[in-house]
Amino acid sequence: MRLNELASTLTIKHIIGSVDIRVSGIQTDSRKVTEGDLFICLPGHTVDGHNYAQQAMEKGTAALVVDRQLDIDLPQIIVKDCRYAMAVLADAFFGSPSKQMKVIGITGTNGKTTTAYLIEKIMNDHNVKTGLIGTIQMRYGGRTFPMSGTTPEALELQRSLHDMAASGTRCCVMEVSSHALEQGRVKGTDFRTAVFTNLTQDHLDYHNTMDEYRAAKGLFFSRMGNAFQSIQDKRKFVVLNADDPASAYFKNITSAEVVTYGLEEGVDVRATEISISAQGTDFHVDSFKGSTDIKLKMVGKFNVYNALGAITATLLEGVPLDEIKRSLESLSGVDGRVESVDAGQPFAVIVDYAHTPDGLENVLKTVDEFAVGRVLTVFGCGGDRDKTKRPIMGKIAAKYSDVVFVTSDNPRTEDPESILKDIEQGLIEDQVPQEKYQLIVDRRGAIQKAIDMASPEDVVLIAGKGHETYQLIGQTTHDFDDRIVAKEAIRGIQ
Ligand SMILES: CC(=O)N[C@H]1[C@@H](OP(=O)(O)OP(=O)(O)OC[C@H]2O[C@@H](n3ccc(=O)[nH]c3=O)[C@H](O)[C@@H]2O)O[C@H](CO)[C@@H](O)[C@@H]1O[C@H](C)C(=O)N[C@@H](C)C(=O)N[C@H](CCC(=O)O)C(=O)O
Ligand SMILES: Nc1ncnc2c1ncn2[C@@H]1O[C@H](COP(=O)(O)OP(=O)(O)OP(=O)(O)O)[C@@H](O)[C@H]1O
Ligand SMILES: N[C@H](CCC[C@H](N)C(=O)O)C(=O)O
Ligand SMILES: [Mg+2]
Repeated sequence: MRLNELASTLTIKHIIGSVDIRVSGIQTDSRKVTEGDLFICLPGHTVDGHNYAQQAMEKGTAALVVDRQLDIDLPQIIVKDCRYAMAVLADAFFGSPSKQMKVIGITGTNGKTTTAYLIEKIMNDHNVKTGLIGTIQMRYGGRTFPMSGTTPEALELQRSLHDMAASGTRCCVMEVSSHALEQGRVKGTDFRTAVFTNLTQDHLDYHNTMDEYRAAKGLFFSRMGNAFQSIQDKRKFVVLNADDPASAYFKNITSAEVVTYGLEEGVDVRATEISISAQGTDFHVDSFKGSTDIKLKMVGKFNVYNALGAITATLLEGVPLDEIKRSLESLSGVDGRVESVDAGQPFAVIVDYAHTPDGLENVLKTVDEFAVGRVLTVFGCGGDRDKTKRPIMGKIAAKYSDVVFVTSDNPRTEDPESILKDIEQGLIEDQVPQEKYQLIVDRRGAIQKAIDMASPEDVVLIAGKGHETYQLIGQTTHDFDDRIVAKEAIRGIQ
């Protein structure tokens, strides 16, 4: 693409040198630059991309996007905000792919991945080729790609949406994290629908306060507009969980059409008669497109909320309720979400991705409902992440479990032992007796201990890592999969 054509999409800019050249691609990481690329210098949280412009030039970059003139002999486009420019340029370079598909985004502290999987399943069953972008993977057209986070940077995102559209994908369901919203990763993406799951404590290392965290999530809804579009296909929807207090705030800051779901009266899509067993969750749903009974194979009241979010978003795409029911009932579950590990042992072992106070409380309440024997919980908290959630999660684990094994969950660059101590602080504050918990830094050792201690009819809950297949210690990524480690531990006692 010609750079002058690309640059014309930026309203305010100052150009140094000639941009009447061709650029073969766009990069924000100097290490990935190839001959003829446009290099956008992003001011990062740890380093400044402007410091890598020289390296990018050595690798053959054709021109730079910068927020100040650099002493480098290359054409430069000077903009006020490089991140904003990146979103605009990526959208233009890849041919506005989000406009060629229905993009359904999901934000919220918990339930994004699960809700995304449900929507993907319903839409694909309805014969609308649907792609998925989220924590576990990106997939479309029968292909899967690994993800390093939940929501890609604007550049990667537009590239992926372009590839999806080119492969015939007509709908994309994606998770939108609060980091992504705050960093403008989804700017330039034209969303059809924005779904909200819930807002509870997480990421306070990054957002500082719950108000700031809510404001970051709010960016998703405030950018949705166009409610009075006369063409049905171009309308925009905001789907809110009316049982979460943050929804009242989001409702006020959007100009898109608001559609609500929840368990209380007065919502557009409502679940009643919820019944939960170890085999699944049944409920009745009343919606603006009829009523039905649904039998989910997934357990937990929280999954009723995830199902309601998915039902609402897909009803808005015109999928009939009886088709939605069939799709939801045929899905056995999502990788690493309340996933049973069965190696022939006489007790239950469940691996779950709960890594926030609310997530942990929800999964433990569910486990408590169907556990006949004791509940033994293995969990930890991530390093270089919200420290304030650690003692809270300690308290929750002790409240709902008979025995707690506090262990490591991606300590990253922090001292693993001190993370365990932060969690223990909550146990001490709640005067949890010492015989009720153990601190075991080595996660494999903690899982083994819990399994050694389990008696028939007990439940061992291993929380926090779910689908993850690694343990991040320092800068090193070690192979680690709770499901495999649990099976090995079970075999060890057989
Ligand atoms: C806090 C945060 O979100 N950081 C993200 C951010 O990093 P950063 O601002 O520190 O970037 P940086 O390393 O300072 O680099 C600045 C610029 O210099 C460039 N650079 C750097 C080095 C070099 O040699 N050459 C070069 O060009 C980089 O490519 C970048 O463009 O931009 C990077 C590039 O896009 C991201 O990889 C990085 O995510 C880090 C890995 C991360 O851990 N993010 C997590 C917290 C996150 O975003 N998580 C959410 C999910 C949370 C949830 O679902 O609960 C997510 O959306 O994934
Ligand atoms: N609607 C919900 N409300 C509360 N907790 C939930 C809900 N859905 C799932 N959970 C719990 O949170 C965990 C993570 O669920 P899921 O992966 O769907 O959330 P997520 O929002 O995608 O998380 P992440 O921010 O890490 O991407 C689950 O394993 C479960 O314990
Ligand atoms: N997407 C979340 C997941 C956390 C999962 C937990 N296993 C951890 O590493 O803290 C994050 O990156 O904060
Ligand atoms: Mg997720």
